[in-house]
Amino acid sequence: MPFSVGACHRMKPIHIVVAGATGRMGQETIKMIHQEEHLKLTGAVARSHKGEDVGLAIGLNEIGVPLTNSLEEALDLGQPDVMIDLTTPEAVKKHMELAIQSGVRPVVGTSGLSEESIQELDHQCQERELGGIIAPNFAIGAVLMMVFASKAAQYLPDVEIIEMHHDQKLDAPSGTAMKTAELISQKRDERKQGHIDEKEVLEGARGGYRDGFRIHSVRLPGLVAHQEVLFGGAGQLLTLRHDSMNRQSFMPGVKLAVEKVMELKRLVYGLENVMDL
Ligand SMILES: NC(=O)C1=CN([C@@H]2O[C@H](COP(=O)(O)OP(=O)(O)OC[C@H]3O[C@@H](n4cnc5c(N)ncnc54)[C@H](OP(=O)(O)O)[C@@H]3O)[C@@H](O)[C@H]2O)C=CC1
Ligand SMILES: O=C(O)C1=N[C@H](C(=O)O)C[C@H](O)C1
Repeated sequence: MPFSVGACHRMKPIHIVVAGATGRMGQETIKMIHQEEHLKLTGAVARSHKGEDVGLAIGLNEIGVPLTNSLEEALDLGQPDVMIDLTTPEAVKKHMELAIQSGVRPVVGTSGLSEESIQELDHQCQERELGGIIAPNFAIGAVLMMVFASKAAQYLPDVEIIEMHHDQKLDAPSGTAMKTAELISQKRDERKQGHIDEKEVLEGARGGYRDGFRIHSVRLPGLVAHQEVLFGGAGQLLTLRHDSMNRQSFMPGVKLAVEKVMELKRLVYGLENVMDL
């Protein structure tokens, strides 16, 4: 079982529709679903492509699943248990609302949802006692980095985050950096970092400000997804770093989320909430 995290046992089939099927993450996810006996793809959604060639490339034609540009159509056709969303910050909220209204559990990797939207969507899930997971990062190592960062912040409260991604990424800072910041902020009070008279000679040089610390975003071809969380203390520096070298790195977390969401009755933000940590 290539994508297992922890013990594996016979499970009931879970039927899944993937939104963002033709994207970098969508294609990798469909590959993972094809490899897992208990996961069944019932629908695949993209924005523009409806062609035979794309369907062929991601193995849809072989299993008779159409590639559609309407999530509603895919939800009606396939009767899925779970909708995995790997699209864009613009599309994700509407997709989640459509899924929730149809009683389909959202598992979301798409970044860029506001805290307010997450609260609204949780309310919608709770009203229907429906599970949902938003995972800012599906890579298990990245989840550990975030949890370790929240622990470190209790003892080393001076911190900065540097996140580095491929240059096709739409949002900055990354969802992972925002979630890391949220976890850190829960463990330390807002405090002034750096020199009291510090001035930016070049606008943006000190990065984005959140709860008293800075987040820096790097975008370059060649990168996939990387983050460093730096904690400084007198005479010492702690660096927590995670690197995703490829998108396979996210798949054990996607599989875990799809399995765990079946047991939930509300929307959970962060994979750490369904892991035994
Ligand atoms: N949580 C995690 O661990 C990870 C999260 N991500 C996040 O996942 C998202 C996708 O990333 P990535 O795969 O690199 O992006 P891509 O640009 O490669 O893929 C985006 C996909 O979304 C589709 N899409 C865009 N708009 C719509 C729409 N309105 N309706 C239906 N489908 C739509 C695109 O279709 P078309 O090609 O037709 O435009 C494409 O299939 C991003 O938000 C990224 O930040 C990425 C990696 C890991
Ligand atoms: O766009 C990406 O690629 C990624 N997006 C997520 C984020 O915004 O944190 C997760 C991962 O970093 C890859």
